[in-house]
Amino acid sequence: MLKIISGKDVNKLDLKYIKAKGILSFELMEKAAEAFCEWYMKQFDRKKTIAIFCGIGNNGGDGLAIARMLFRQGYKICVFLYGDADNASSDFKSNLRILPSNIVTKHLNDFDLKKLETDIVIDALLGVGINKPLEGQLLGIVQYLSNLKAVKIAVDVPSGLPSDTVLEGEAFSADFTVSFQFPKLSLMFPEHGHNIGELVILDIGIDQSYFKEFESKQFYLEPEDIKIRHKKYHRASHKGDYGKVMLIGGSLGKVGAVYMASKGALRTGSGLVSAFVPKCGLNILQASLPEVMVEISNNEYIIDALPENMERFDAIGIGPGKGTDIKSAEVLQKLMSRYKKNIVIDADAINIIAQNEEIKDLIRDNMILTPHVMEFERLVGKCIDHTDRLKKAIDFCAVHKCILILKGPNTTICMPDGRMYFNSTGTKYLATGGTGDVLTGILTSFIGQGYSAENAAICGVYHHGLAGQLASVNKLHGTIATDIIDKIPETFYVLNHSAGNF
Ligand SMILES: NC(=O)C1=CN([C@@H]2O[C@H](COP(=O)(O)OP(=O)(O)OC[C@H]3O[C@@H](n4cnc5c(N)ncnc54)[C@H](O)[C@@H]3O)[C@@H](O)[C@H]2O)[C@@H](O)CC1
Ligand SMILES: Nc1ncnc2c1ncn2[C@@H]1O[C@H](COP(=O)(O)OP(=O)(O)O)[C@@H](O)[C@H]1O
Ligand SMILES: [K+]
Repeated sequence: MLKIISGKDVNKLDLKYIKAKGILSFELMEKAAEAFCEWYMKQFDRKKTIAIFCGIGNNGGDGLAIARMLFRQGYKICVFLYGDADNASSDFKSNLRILPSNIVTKHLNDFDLKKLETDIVIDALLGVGINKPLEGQLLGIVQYLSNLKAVKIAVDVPSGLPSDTVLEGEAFSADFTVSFQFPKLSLMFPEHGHNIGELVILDIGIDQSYFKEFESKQFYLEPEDIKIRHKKYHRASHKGDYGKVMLIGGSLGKVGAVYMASKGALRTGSGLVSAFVPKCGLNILQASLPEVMVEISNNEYIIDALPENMERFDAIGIGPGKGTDIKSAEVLQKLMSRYKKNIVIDADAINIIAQNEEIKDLIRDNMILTPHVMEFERLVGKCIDHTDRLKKAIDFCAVHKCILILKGPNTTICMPDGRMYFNSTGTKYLATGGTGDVLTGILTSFIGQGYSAENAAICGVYHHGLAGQLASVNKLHGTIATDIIDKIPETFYVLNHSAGNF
């Protein structure tokens, strides 16, 4: 996994690395530019015209190096400079000196942006060195470029975006943000979704040993983190080895939620999956999902009791489609106080907890809560922004000793000791009803298979996001939750047969 360190430490990290390797900072910049160009050349053909906007810091230095390299590969480049080159960073100056003279280079003071025609904009105006919100001419440039009809790519961070905090004012709006070595924290914030576009993280060779001295409990998941957590099964494994789990939920008109959670558990590899639903769910589930064993509550429409002998199950997931009526709340309370193994708590079960302090006090270290942002704010109160939300998530886990999965782009797994894992898989196409129910099924399944709650959370969130990516390749906005379930098995295949991030 990649440690996420603060923007102010990036410079120290670079220095440490170049000193240890005996190379120049210029050479590290070359590596960053090479990595960018390698990615760029896989995405775009040579016919497209490229305008590269460079500030006078090292982000601008990256931009100049990218311009040189792409130009040499036959791409059509025009460079636009902003700022006084006399005050530029030394690596910027070195790159400017060796910029091929036949690249058209203009200064933004002498150029009317309205005349700009380009297919691609590469933003290398400002990187993590930003020290105040954008203003004046630079703000105008960024605003103009953000609204341009072109493919927009930000180098390291969209210019104007602070690396660790929520944006004040405005920043560049990119279609792609290509960041080096690790994602800066602010790239994980939902507030910045329209600034970041698709996020790409490129390895520039600074391995994790160089990150050791930098304090951070925040990490970005990589495929290897999942693979090493996968349990191995042998040829004589039997269904008991793959766990016996139960999904509790459903109410009149919302039995589908339990269907999706149960099928999600089956597709993740559970040996035996049971569902506990109100009577109205019996026929629906039996007919639509014969692999699932169905037990029912006495009430026709809501869950008003718990299954007998709950300790039969290795893990229980509760919440999808459950409803928040008083009977249902009592059932949740009983489950949380009596069941000693792991419980995954989602959806309406979270909403019940949010309304009832007594039930909230029952949250313990065997529980995983999976709120989306709105559910989370019902639990802890309104948050000012994502920085505040993450802080409150950590406080919540510290108090209750539970794991909290804050869902959204880069879903964040928060641990009681303050560690946070940001997911690297997922897609905006997951934003459709029922996908959270699928996640509940996946998490419950992993725990049932003997994964620790922490490993289940890490693997579950990652596989779920990857299934979303695979399911949406051709379906895009038409992707639905059941498509994602069908892709879960493929996530194991893809993960085991490829290297690098997805
Ligand atoms: N390990 C890494 O992540 C690497 C990062 N590199 C690049 O180096 C960049 C950081 O370089 P720098 O530290 O030079 O930072 P920047 O390139 O962001 O430039 C900072 C400069 O901009 C000025 N400035 C800051 N805020 C401003 C504002 N609001 N309006 C106008 N001017 C402003 C500052 O006075 C300073 O001169 C990274 O973002 C990345 O692009 C690569 O070159 C090498 C490896
Ligand atoms: N823009 C997005 N990018 C990535 N993942 C997303 C996005 N929007 C939603 N998701 C994911 O989709 C799932 C939605 O869960 P949830 O809101 O509980 O849906 P539901 O209640 O309909 O099942 C979560 O796993 C979340 O992380
Ligand atoms: K930038």
